[in-house]
Amino acid sequence: IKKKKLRPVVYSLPLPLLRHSSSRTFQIDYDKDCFLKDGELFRYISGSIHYSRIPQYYWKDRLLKMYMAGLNAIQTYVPWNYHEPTPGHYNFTGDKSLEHFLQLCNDTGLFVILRAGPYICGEWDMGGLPAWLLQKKSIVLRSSDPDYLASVDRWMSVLLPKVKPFLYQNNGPIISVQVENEYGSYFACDYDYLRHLVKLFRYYLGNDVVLFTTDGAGKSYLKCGTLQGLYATIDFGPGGNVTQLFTVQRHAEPRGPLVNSEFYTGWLDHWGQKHSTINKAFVAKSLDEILALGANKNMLQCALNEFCSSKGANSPYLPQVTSYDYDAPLSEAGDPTDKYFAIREVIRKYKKVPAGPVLPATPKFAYGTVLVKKVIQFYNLICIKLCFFYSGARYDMSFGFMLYRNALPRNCSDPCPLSSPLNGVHDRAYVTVDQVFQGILERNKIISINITGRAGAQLDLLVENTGRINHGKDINDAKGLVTNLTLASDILTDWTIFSLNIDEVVATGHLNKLQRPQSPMYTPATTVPSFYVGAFQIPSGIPYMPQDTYLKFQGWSKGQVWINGFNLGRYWPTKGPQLTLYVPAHILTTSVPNNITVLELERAPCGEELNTPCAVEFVDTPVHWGIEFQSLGTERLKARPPMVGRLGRGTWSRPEP
Ligand SMILES: CCCC/N=C1\SC[C@@H]2[C@H](O)[C@H](O)[C@@H](O)CN12
Repeated sequence: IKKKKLRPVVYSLPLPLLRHSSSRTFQIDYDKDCFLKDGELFRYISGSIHYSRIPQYYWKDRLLKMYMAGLNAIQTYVPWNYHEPTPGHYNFTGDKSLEHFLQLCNDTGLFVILRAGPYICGEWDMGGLPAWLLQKKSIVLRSSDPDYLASVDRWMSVLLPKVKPFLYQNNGPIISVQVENEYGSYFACDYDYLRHLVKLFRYYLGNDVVLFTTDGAGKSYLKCGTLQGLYATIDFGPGGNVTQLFTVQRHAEPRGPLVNSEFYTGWLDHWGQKHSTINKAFVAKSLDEILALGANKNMLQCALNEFCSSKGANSPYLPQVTSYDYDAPLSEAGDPTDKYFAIREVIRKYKKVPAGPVLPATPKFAYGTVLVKKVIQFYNLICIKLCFFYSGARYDMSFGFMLYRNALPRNCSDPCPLSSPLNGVHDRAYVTVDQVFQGILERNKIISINITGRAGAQLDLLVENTGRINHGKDINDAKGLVTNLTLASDILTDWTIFSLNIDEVVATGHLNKLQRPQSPMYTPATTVPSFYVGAFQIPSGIPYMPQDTYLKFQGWSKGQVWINGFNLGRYWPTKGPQLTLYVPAHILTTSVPNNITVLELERAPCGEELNTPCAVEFVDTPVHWGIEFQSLGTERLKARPPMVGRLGRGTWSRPEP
């Protein structure tokens, strides 16, 4: 087949058929302990970028900045639940267009190391596995459980044929494909599962592509995470003895290239914990040591954002923040940081770094304060014109909220304890009686509150999913009321359950048309989950407008926000450390007013009884390390001292298998 050089294409056209070219090869040389690309020694220095966390609008910008850093490859995860939100329904369009992303990598001159799952971890909801797998209560995820494997087979029969044309051997950018992720850290240790995956990947991708695994740098991890036919690689952060750490890989791969598949240039953040940072000099020193060994490596290079609601959580239950800043070399807005340039200088010692200016930080604009007004309490949403809540839905919703409604079975004129003895509120429940706020039940934190109300009064629990555990044995993380609640000595049963896809509600624009409170029950109380709406005009005719910006919720408590129907994610300034939300320019417009919709779940800093207007503020600099004390103003937590001598494992250590 005549070899065709890929030409940049107009993406509205179907992607050019990438033909298999027999001359292109990418292999492992076990004699020379290296990779060979077309028979020549090849070492990759790659950076992680998650297409699923960046709008397609900015993919090229980020990839170019990664190329200019001197990287020759990128690494990316494929989150299964991002593409198959409901069983048998697939989405690879727009921001989910994996093929477009791969084509852009190819056009930018970056090879791709594809981490195809099915499980990925990645601080992504349930580690990328779709929540609908939990409809089988007894399912054993990441194992040879027949129901799990049947879903994996169907998913891979869709994904892998899309991947194959982009393999290096077929003139594409993909030089290797990872199977599963850190399987050695998982309790199942099911070699039949790994063997099944190898067969599956080989069936669809052929025998030429390099397949590999990644595990923590510990022999105990490699025991269950590796398999004959999958090249074993490891991950570790800065601060360790790199020579010694690579001897762990040698335990599984006595010959072949040294590979660190995850060199942590930063670390993740949880709500309520301090922002994680790793000192740039510390990173540069370890990077230098790794490259001096001739090792291949991938580092988390491009911070990202988590729009919509795909954030994960860790166990014991700790939800992760909206921003995936990770103290990465490229910020969540794609801005090169000092760490980026420090890394670029280390890479320059080992390979040619593209000349020319590095793309600058994108301009940010502080659009200022925008007034918002309260238009409706959450509970009144159940049926207004369009019935947004629907009862009897699958109780284990994928994302968002569910409303559990009941009648008080007894008189609680004197307070009664409403409890979740088995910690079954997953994850936060906002409790009202006849729409008077009673308090919050929170997984692992608050499992009992006192409530008051007459017998027969309407008891509502608005239950919020704040992210599924994405690592370890607890990833079967169903949401809603997963165990019974008791009221005093009564077990509460016969709940009426409503599900609500708030993105749909907001997308209708209906809330923005509401001119005044919608219910005689409307109370100015600022402690009932409520929607606030506002609009702001960005003047047209100004060059380079609109620009990126950050949204700040001074004095607000916790909620979600949408701009022009785009779900920007969760804000939680009373927990921190993230106090601003990144707003990419492409969701803004100058042609019409921009709509903003806020769902405040706890307490807004405004309203009639506070005699203060409700407002949010667009600023031009992010804050990732603060906490908003109610009416005490913003106080910045002292940023964590650099993690010296740690393996970049953050505030909790890798659990032993
Ligand atoms: C102690 C950590 C064990 C879990 N592994 C983690 S936590 C942060 C990172 C990312 O999730 C990454 O996606 C994992 O592969 C490795 N890792």
